[in-house]
Amino acid sequence: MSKYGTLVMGPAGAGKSTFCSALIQHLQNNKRPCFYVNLDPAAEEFDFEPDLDIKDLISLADVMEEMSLGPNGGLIYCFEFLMDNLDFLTEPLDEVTDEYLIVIDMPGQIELYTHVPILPDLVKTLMRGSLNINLCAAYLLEATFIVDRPKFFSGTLSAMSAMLMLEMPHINILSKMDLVKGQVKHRELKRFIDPDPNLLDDDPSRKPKGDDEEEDVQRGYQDPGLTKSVMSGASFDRLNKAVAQLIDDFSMVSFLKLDVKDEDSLAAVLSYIDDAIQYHEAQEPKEPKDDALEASMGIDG
Ligand SMILES: Nc1nc2c(ncn2[C@@H]2O[C@H](COP(=O)(O)OP(=O)(O)OP(=O)(O)O)[C@@H](O)[C@H]2O)c(=O)[nH]1
Ligand SMILES: [Mg+2]
Repeated sequence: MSKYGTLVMGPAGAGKSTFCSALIQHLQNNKRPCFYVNLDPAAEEFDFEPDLDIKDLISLADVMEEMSLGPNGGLIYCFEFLMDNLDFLTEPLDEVTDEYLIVIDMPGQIELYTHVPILPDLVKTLMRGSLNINLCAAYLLEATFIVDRPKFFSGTLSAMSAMLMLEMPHINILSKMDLVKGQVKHRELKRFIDPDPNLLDDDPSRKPKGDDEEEDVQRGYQDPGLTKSVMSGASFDRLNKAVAQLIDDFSMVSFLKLDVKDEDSLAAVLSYIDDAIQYHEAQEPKEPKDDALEASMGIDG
């Protein structure tokens, strides 16, 4: 029997936990069962009580205190501890049946997605072996990043990096769309949904620049007093452009828009997740006559 789930990832504060809550509520509204797993050892408050909470195994606060580690080192320690005690995760998940959607809320430390091999190992444990979960990554980036275009491309690069590292079905989501509603024109927004590298050339927030390095120095794009160019100016622009071009060359990243307060938006994101994990293929259609038979026998559906 297969199992089905989504791993909700993304940078700190991207709206992962809020999305998990909204998704769980949406699933409940649609009478779909859900198994909620919190893997953020620092998470304190929940709208829905997790069915499985890493804090029952290890908490970041305890690790920081007892091991004298900072928040990032502490988080890595927590995940290494989880990997050494995988039964904590695998035993309860083993009981979950195929009609459930397993929703896994992840912490926001970007190191976890880019620097250390823990997450690929965790994903392998969940997707392969006896658990055999059909899992889809939902990578959130908050929509307000589109106001700062270099920041948007840097966030997009982190999404692509997670995508390449994890080698699993992956959807990217622009969260907190309510915060940019009315501020960005539809046509302009489309250039972020399918990231367009030319966005950097026509960035209204950046000063016009020359092709000529000397001219750039005169205009203050480069600081002649520094051997390395500063984090603004022509070199910085070229770097951003190269990153944007790289993203475009891979043609792998596009975004779904998410407004957690809008049921249609949630339904659309969920349908992409369901497609990616082929959830509906596994659900046996219930014959109407089965319902009638159960009702006549007094069995509660
Ligand atoms: N306006 C708006 N605010 C949101 C939305 N989603 C989340 N927020 C706010 O953004 C902040 C962070 O949201 P969380 O859901 O905790 O984000 P997270 O990604 O789980 O954060 P970490 O777990 O700390 O990495 C909170 O103050 C939320 O209320 C949204 O869709 N719209
Ligand atoms: Mg969170």
